[in-house]
This record gives sequence, structure tokens and C-alpha cells, in this order.
Amino acid sequence: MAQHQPIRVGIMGFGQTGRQIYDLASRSDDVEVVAIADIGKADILHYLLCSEVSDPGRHSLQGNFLVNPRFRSRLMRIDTPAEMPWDMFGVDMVIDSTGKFRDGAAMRDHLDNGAPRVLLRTLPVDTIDRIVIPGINGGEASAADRMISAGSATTTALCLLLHILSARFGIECGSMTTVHAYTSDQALQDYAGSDYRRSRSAAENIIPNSHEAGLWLGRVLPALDGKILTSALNVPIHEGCLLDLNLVMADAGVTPEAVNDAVRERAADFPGVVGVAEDPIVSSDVIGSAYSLLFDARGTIKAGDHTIKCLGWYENLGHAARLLDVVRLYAGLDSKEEAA
Ligand SMILES: NC(=O)c1ccc[n+]([C@@H]2O[C@H](COP(=O)([O-])OP(=O)(O)OC[C@H]3O[C@@H](n4cnc5c(N)ncnc54)[C@H](O)[C@@H]3O)[C@@H](O)[C@H]2O)c1
Repeated sequence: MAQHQPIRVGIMGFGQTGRQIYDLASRSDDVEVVAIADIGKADILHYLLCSEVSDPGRHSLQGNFLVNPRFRSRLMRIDTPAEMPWDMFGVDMVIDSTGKFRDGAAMRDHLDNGAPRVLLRTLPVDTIDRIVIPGINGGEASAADRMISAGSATTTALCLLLHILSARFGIECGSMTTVHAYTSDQALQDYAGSDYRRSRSAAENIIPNSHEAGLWLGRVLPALDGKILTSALNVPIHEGCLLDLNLVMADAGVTPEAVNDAVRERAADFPGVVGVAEDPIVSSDVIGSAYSLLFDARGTIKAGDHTIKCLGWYENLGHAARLLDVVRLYAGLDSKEEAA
């Protein structure tokens, strides 16, 4: 694909993440969303999009097409990757943001229907070609990759912080808890689901939850494989998440000031992706932030000789932006291959 051509993206799952990707693409100059598959009705999907963007007048529904000043996207009411004819739309990449199709077989269905690549919005449940977090292991991405995951918002925030700190300090082991806004797969009221605690009301409870980031961390940061335990506390807020990372440092001399300085220095290498909050912010202050990690300089403390605790903020919008970064990363690899 020539570099000046727009990158043609298909989206399956037009939920919060899908809508954020779409809106970001509509404001970009290089990505076009050409088709969207979802189980929702076209007018409801358009209504939900307009309810959350800053300027809903930019997005109209014309028949089964969502239209904005840059491109039009065909809406398809389809509930499985095996049914979605991606070949009809000439997509360069499909982003699956349903959260439902995380196994290799479903990803292969996207490929079999004409998607040259599929990018998961979440962590996979099978071994796939690559988990890629630009800025950390983007350099290892290959044009031959077909089934890719961009991790999750939490995984990205965690990997960025560990990547920065492990470059400066030895890390023995650690644990991460994300204090996470509720997600759409939780019930508003007590409702029998597949898991005991997740069957309890998301609106009324702090819900302890497992988190898979620790299982996959080694694919992004091999030196920390098996060294970081991860879990989540889902709390009754709509948006804004807080990563609480406790690390056992190899060196007893590491101070909170040294940790803060390390992050402040490296943040400049991740423009728009890693920021540092010096003010006493709270979760609602990060709503609308596209940082994947907003390190909280006031949150760093030390216990005993070796234990450092850090805080970092993020919200889903940053992850939508990173998904588009991954799309651009692979488009760049294709361009290089074509030029070679
Ligand atoms: N938003 C977050 O902070 C967050 C964090 C961690 C994990 N997740 C998970 O990631 C996934 C996506 O996140 P989200 O916030 O965009 O979720 P969401 O629920 O807002 O969006 C999912 C979209 O997928 C569509 N969908 C569901 N099943 C489908 C099917 N079979 N075929 C086609 N479309 C289908 C839904 O109609 C919806 O529009 C979810 O599973 C969510 O639980 C989200």
C-alpha cells in the first residue's frame, strides 16, 4: 500500500472502544473506517456515537452508512466474524472490539473473510502472532503478523511503567492492582453470571476481579515474565482507572524521588502516550485524556528497604488511540515491504 493512501480499517464491535476509534479516525488524516459490524441497529449505534462525541453534528446516518466529513462507513448488522465479508470493503486491517472473539479460531474467521490482519482490542485467550505495544516492542512487529493484540488499556499502562522503571532499576518482582471503572459486561444489579463476584451489582460494589495482564506480560517484557501478579478492583465509577503498582526493587537505595525522576525523564520519549501529573488529581480528572499512562508523581512511596509503590492513571480513550497507533505501525511495515 502506498504511504499516501488512507489506511482502510474495519471495526467489529461498535461499543465504547469502537466508537472512540471511529471518532479518532474521523479526525485523523490517514485512517478511514470503511465498514462496521455490530449486533446493534444502525440508528441506535449512530445515537450512541452522537451522545458521547463533542460535536455530534459531524456524524450523520445515511441509510446504512455512518458519514462524517472524511469518510463513510457501511454498517453491517452481523454477530460473528464468520459472517462478515471484509473482502467487499478492501480493508487493510480489522479491529475486533467486541471483547467476544478472543480465540485464534474467531480471529482466523476474520482473516478467511478477507481481512489481511486482525487486531484485538483485548488480550487474547490463545497464542497469537504478537502482542504489540508501540514504544515498547513495536520494533519486533513483522509484516508477516496476521493475528495481533494491542493488549488492553490496563496492560498498556502497566507495561509502559514497568518498561520505564526496569530500564533504570532492577526489579525483583511485584504486584499490580487496577482500580477499574465498571465495564459493560458487568450487571447493574445483582444478576447471575459466570462468575460469583461479577454477578454482583457493579453500581453498588467494589468487586475484586482477576486480571490477565500478568499472564501475557512476558510477551512484551520478557525479563519480567512471571514476576508481576495482576488483579483488579472494579469500582462504581463510569470512567477513569488507577493502576497501583508495588515493586520489590533489587537495590535498597532506590528512592521515590529517583523513581519519579526516571519517569519524568522518559515521558518525553512517549509524547501523548506517557504523561506525569504533578497536581493532586482524582479519577474524573483523567476523563477525556488520551494518555495511556498518566503517572501520579505524588503517589510514589517507599516501605522498608526495597518496596516502592507507584500510581498511574488512564482511561479507555488512550487505548483507542493506541489501537490506531498499532494500525499505523503495520501500515508502515507494509509500505516498507512494498518499497523494497
Ligand atoms: N471499556 C473498558 O474500560 C474496558 C476495559 C477492559 C475490558 N473491556 C472489555 O473490552 C471489550 C470492548 O470494550 P468496550 O468498552 O468497547 O465494550 P462495549 O460493550 O461498549 O462494546 C462492545 C460492542 O460489541 C458489540 N457486540 C457484542 N457482541 C457482538 C457480536 N457477537 N457481534 C458483533 N458485535 C458485538 C456490542 O453491541 C457493543 O457495541 C468488552 O468485552 C469489555 O468488557 C473494556
